[in-house]
Amino acid sequence: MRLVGLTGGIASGKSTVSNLFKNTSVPVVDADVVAQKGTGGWKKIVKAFGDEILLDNGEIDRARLGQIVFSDPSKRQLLNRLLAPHISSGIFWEIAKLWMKGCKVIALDIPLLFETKMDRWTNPVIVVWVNPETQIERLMSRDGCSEEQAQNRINAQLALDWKKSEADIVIDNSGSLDDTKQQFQEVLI
Ligand SMILES: CC(C)(COP(=O)(O)OP(=O)(O)OC[C@H]1O[C@@H](n2cnc3c(N)ncnc32)[C@H](O)[C@@H]1O)[C@@H](O)C(=O)NCCC(=O)NCCS
Ligand SMILES: Nc1ncnc2c1ncn2[C@@H]1O[C@H](COP(=O)(O)OP(=O)(O)OP(=O)(O)O)[C@@H](O)[C@H]1O
Repeated sequence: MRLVGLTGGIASGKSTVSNLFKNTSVPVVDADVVAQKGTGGWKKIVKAFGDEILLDNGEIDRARLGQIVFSDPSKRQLLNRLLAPHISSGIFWEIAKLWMKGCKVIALDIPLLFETKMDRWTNPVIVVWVNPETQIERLMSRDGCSEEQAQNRINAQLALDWKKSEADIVIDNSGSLDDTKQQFQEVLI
C-alpha cells in the first residue's frame, strides 16, 4: 500500500488539490475528523478551553478557538498536544478501513505533515506551494482577517519554502486554477 502525503502552508491550496483527487481512484483521508461533538478530541478541547469555545449546538466554535490559539503560541501548543494522539489514531483507522476495502494508494491530506513528523509514513510527499504575497492575500480574503492575523497563522507553521525544499513533488498554486489542474494531471501520470 502506498500513502501519498499532501501538505502545504495555510491557504496555499491544499484543499483545492485535495478536491482534485476526488475525480481520481485515489481516496483522501484528512486530519479533520477529531473535533466533532462528543469525540475524545472534543472532550479534551472543552476541558482545556472551557464551554465558551462551544457554539449553541455544542460543536466547537472553530473561528473562536482559532483566534485563541493563533494569537498565543502556548495555547496552540496545548491544543496540539491534546489533539495529536486523536489525529494520528483517527487517520490510522481511516487508512485501515480503506486498506480492508482493497485500496492500494491513499492520499493523506495533513496540514501539519512535517510538523507532526507524519511525513515518515508517506511517500511521495506533495507540497502545495504558493508565493508569499499570494498566500497572505488569499488567506486574508478567504478568512476575512487582518494582515497581522494572517501573518500570525503563517508563522504558526514551518516555513512553506522549507516544506518545498523537502518535497518529492511540488505543485505551484500561485497561478490560475487551470494551471494547478494541469500540474496535478502531470503528477498522476
Ligand atoms: C485551530 C482550529 C480550531 C481552526 O479551525 P478552522 O476551521 O478555522 O481552520 P482549519 O481547521 O480548516 O485549519 C486551517 C489551517 O490552519 C492551519 N492550522 C490548523 N491547526 C493548526 C495548528 N495547530 N498549528 C498551526 N497551524 C494550524 C493549517 O494550515 C490548516 O490547514 C483547527 O484547525 C484545529 O482544531 N486545529 C488543531 C488540530 C490540528 O492541529 N490540525 C492540523 C492537523 S495536522
Ligand atoms: N489557483 C487559485 N487561484 C485563485 N484562488 C485560489 C487558487 N487556489 C486556491 N484559491 C483560493 O485560496 C484560498 C485557499 O485555498 P485552499 O482553501 O485550497 O487552501 P488550503 O491550503 O487548503 O488552506 P487551509 O490549510 O487554510 O485550509 C481559498 O479561498 C481558495 O478558493
